[in-house]
Amino acid sequence: MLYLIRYSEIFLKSEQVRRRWINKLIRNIRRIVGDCKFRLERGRIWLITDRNVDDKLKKVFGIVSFSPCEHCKLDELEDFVLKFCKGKLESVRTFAVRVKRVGEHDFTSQDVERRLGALILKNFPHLKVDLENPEKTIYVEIRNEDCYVFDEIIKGVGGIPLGVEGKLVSLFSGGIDSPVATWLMMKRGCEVVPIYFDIRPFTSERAIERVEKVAKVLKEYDPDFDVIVKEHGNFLMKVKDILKEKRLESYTCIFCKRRMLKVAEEVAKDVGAKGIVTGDSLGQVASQTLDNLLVISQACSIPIYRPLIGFDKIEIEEIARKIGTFEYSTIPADCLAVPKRPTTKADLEKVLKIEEEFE
Ligand SMILES: Nc1ncnc2c1ncn2[C@@H]1O[C@H](COP(=O)(O)OP(=O)(O)OP(=O)(O)O)[C@@H](O)[C@H]1O
Repeated sequence: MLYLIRYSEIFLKSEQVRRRWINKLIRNIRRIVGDCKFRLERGRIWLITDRNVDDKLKKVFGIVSFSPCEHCKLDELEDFVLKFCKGKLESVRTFAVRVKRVGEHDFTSQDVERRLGALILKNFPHLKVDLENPEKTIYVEIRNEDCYVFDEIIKGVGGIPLGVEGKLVSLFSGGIDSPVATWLMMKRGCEVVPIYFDIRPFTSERAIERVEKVAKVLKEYDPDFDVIVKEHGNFLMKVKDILKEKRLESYTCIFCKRRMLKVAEEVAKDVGAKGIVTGDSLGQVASQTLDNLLVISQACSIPIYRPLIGFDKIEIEEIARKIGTFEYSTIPADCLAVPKRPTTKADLEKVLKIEEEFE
């Protein structure tokens, strides 16, 4: 099969950056699609494969849209288009022909549209032309002496090629939010290393099942998406004891999140990542207030990226459904360490003092 692949944003870049991004995009397509061949032309990538890879191409960041297409030479275009239309136009009532052209020719794109339109009308007399809202559009791209014919423009995931912006780590719980946050940063060109903090016995075995299933979905977008698991239950157990003694149980989530960030910063150093992604959304749960986020954020010295900070829950769920994580993210896996009344106004000085003792 032959695919015409369209990408965006890349053409806004300088020649050097463009070359790097296209190379990355091609490498990423190969990693996801498997064995295939490429041909490059300005603004276009042609992919040649022996099978249908529609579902795989929908998982490649940087692809805006793609079309399975068929190739012919310019001098055989008319016969070829008629053959192409067989089986496609019988059940519709209106159609249009859209032609794009690159190269030196003694005709315009509109000339070809009119000629092919008339030919189709002659061969399918039940049809009417509708340029505004056709039931079927036949597309032709003429590139010098080569023509590409297709009738589908399939939407890609968009974004920019994974990896062109470097690496991040993410606090990846497997819940609804952090996988969406992680996916959004992947979409903007970041390779993301997910870290899951295993909080057993404060959660069930299902939490592990949940994170594994959700990670498997994101692995379809990046075959190297492998979760690093960090033991966190012992820390939580100790911190809960200390906080109970000090009657500061309401601070549990603050200490928990600060510790996660500190560990994530160490992992980031090890893997060469330049920041940490989290799924925080302002005001969503009691711990996600501006006061708390201020105190939590000061646990590490590298940037924290919170792409969902201004999103509503409904908007986040919509993305989770679209990318395929929602079904698994909703596997119940509550954290039993969360206090009855978590603080909404954490005090940094208090936190630092207790952390010092704790160390
Ligand atoms: N067990 C965990 N492992 C890794 N990261 C975690 C874990 N628990 C929480 N986080 C990180 O902390 C953020 C805030 O967590 P919190 O539990 O307050 O919110 P949440 O709405 O339940 O988030 P999520 O839906 O991502 O689980 C999460 O989005 C995630 O980035």
